[in-house]
Amino acid sequence: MRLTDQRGSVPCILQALSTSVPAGRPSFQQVALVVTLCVLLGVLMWVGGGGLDIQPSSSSDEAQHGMTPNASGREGGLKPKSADRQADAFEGELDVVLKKSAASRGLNDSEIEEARVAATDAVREALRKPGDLPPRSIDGILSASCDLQVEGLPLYHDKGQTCCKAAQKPPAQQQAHSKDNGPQGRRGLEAAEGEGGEPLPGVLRTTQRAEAAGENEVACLPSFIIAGTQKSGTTALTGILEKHPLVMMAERKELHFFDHKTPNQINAASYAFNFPSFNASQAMEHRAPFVVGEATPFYLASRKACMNMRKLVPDVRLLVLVRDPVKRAYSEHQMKVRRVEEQGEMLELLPLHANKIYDCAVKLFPSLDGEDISESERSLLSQPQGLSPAMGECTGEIGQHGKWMDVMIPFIRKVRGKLPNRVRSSDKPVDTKYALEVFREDMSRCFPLKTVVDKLQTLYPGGTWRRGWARTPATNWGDKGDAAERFTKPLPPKFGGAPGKPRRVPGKLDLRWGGESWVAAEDGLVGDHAEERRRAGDYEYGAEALTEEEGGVGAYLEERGGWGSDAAAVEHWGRRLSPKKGVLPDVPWPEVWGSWGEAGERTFDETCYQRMERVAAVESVMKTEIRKLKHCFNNALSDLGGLSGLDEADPAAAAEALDSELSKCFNVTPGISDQYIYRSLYGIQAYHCLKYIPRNQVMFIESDDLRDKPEEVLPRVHEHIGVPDFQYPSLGQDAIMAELEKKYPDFEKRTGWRLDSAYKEEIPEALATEIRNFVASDMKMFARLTGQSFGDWAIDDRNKEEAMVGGNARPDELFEEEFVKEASRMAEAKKASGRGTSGSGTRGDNARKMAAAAADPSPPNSEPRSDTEGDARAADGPQ
Ligand SMILES: Nc1ncnc2c1ncn2[C@@H]1O[C@H](COP(=O)(O)OS(=O)(=O)O)[C@@H](OP(=O)(O)O)[C@H]1O
Repeated sequence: MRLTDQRGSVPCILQALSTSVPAGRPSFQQVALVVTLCVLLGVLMWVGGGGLDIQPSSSSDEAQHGMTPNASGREGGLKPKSADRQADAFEGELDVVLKKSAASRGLNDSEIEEARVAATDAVREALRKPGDLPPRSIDGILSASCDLQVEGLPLYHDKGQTCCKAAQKPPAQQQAHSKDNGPQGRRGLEAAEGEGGEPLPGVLRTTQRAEAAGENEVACLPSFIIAGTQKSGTTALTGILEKHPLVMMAERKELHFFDHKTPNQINAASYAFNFPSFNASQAMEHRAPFVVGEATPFYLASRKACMNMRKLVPDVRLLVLVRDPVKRAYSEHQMKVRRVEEQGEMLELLPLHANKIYDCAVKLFPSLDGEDISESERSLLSQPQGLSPAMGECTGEIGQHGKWMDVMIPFIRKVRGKLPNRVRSSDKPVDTKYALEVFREDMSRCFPLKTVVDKLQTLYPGGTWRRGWARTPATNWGDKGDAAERFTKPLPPKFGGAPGKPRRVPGKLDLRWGGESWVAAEDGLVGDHAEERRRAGDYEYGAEALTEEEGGVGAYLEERGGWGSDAAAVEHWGRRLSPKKGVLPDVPWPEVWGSWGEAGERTFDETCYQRMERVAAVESVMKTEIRKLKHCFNNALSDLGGLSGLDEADPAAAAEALDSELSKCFNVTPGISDQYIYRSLYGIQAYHCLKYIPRNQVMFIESDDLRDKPEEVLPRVHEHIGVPDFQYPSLGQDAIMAELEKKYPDFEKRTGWRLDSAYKEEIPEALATEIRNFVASDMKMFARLTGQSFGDWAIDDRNKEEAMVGGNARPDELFEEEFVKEASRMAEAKKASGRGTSGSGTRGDNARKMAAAAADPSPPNSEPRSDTEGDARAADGPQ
């Protein structure tokens, strides 16, 4: 459905209402009342007042985002009532609202009266002068109301984005409303009282649930992100924070939203779609008393994520966990080993469930079996990604397997990819028939009926039986009335047919689109049956089985459960027409056919499986990567004395040199992409990210600290993300796992991930040493950049004392100081020489860039420089 506002008057009301708040900072109650009224006004005007234009939308995508402005202001929907009638209706409702609010908020009579008069006047005024505000959508209205910048109102508009100001803390009893965390949650809520929090960006969206209830929902964008690093306890921290009563994590772990998009693909609406949404009126009333977060550990390693974040959520707080780099790298390799094992399990299960999967497809798409195309089919095909959960649910056990997506992705891609624009375009009706055909075609190919080939293979293991296909053009069947008739004839008794018992009649679609037949041919058996039929125009044949040289028709079977129209004839012809290369063995056809059975048994074609992953041996893959990176970095650091000169080099210059060289010689990719060593180079990654996100917005946490002393780490985390401290009832691994299972039930299955893994074997000592040596300089750089020490693997002697003593007290300032010092050093050098430092990629040049970056905090608005960054592929699932 598409929601459009025909009046655009709500913002005016908001403005007027805001003036009813007494001068000075309004109390929460007053603000809440105003907010409530605004919301109700909005609802009344949109729905009751007839300002709401509800139009069917052709795209459920729009419906999900719920924000497509109806720029044309299309006709249709309800006509607005007269302004006075609307205002009268509103006044009546307003009284009811006021009475309710007065009781719950403890407002005095004069406050109520003041609000009532202001609101009523505002409504009358607004309705008399139909708004000249541009918006014609909920989103637009919200934006416009945001523009008013009304203090105390929960909506505001900032930097061109539609936002909801969500983190101010309401009284405890209201918070309990918005997040039911049970007794623990409520205890924590009490801790929330106090000063208001930071505003959060957010957007309105309309969900199906909200739509059904005739409401809107608000989803806030995250104010914090667990951005790294992989295998460092990011999921544990997610599970812990999810327990915090004022924290709400994204609906999925690892959104990968920022890591592969170009900046102009980044928009609030699609990001917001990943976060829990809540009733808009409640949200505004209760001021969304929580902060929202997500966790995508790849972000830090990505070359795009921080830049993209800066564009969309520039104030976001990052939490970055880091772990001993050797352990981290090995942990990731071990995860891949498990993943590949799980893939094997899935491939074993697939043939066993093939029937069920195909049946589910037919159940979800009854028109595959000749029924009329239903609404739900239309909707599934216009949103092909909905296929996976729908099919998964239907298929039961196998649909819950972690690798299920890998089965569905080829179908989804095919359906999406094959649909021409006219099908996908949102304002044209979906060509469901065509989409269905695409889907069906793929299902038939990937879940074919077991043909007689399998049986023949068992009966005659000596011969090579092949599977081929024969397709009957629809027109032929349609034109030849006798063909359809033949289908309905009883099978000959020798094939199990009883006189008078009609054969199974294939679905209408078979006739319309042509039936597919599986052809069993024995190698070396030439039959010109194929040729004969081809000449007659009845069939097209799959080349595999039916080339002139080798293809002979032994038998064929109708694909959708009916017998071939003339199986007996084929058998006969197979014998008769194969004299050149021998004769068919004496096949007991009834047994062969019978093995297939009336319902048909399907199998699974492995080529239809997405991403058959392989895992390379740990030593070879990691050593190769080290060699590659060494080569890359030695180039970068040639001016600084090569990789070994890194320790002594100026940190800013070295970091910049590495960063820019990496863009040229190493293609960072998401997924488990055999980049174990790079992802353990925290210095380089941190440097890149800190170009876009200020140091004081990033908190680096050592993984072991989170595990060993959470009571020290978590208060700092809470402070960093802006929630009150909270005593978790338990921080044991079991409690964390229980929370994760609740929130992300299939995370463990899906990724090969474990909260704590038991490795089959440890990393070879020599390899561990080689990695440790290779990353040592980067680790020092990391310590210097962050002003922190991390275990014994990232300490820089030059700031060790400070780091040990001062800890992470003001690392942002330390960091900035370095930049400022460098900037002034450069400025002086320039003055002294009367010209800038020349040469490209020199230490001085790089330092200058670095200093300039420090001096100019404006977000870079261009794409990364190197092409190597451009092809990071979209992640298809959590990785
Ligand atoms: N409480 C706590 N604190 C700190 N670290 C912990 C905690 N619990 C688990 N772990 C470690 O987390 C490792 C998995 O990391 P991630 O969840 O970040 O992995 S992933 O990137 O999401 O795949 C996992 O690594 P492996 O055991 O090597 O698999 C654990 O060592």
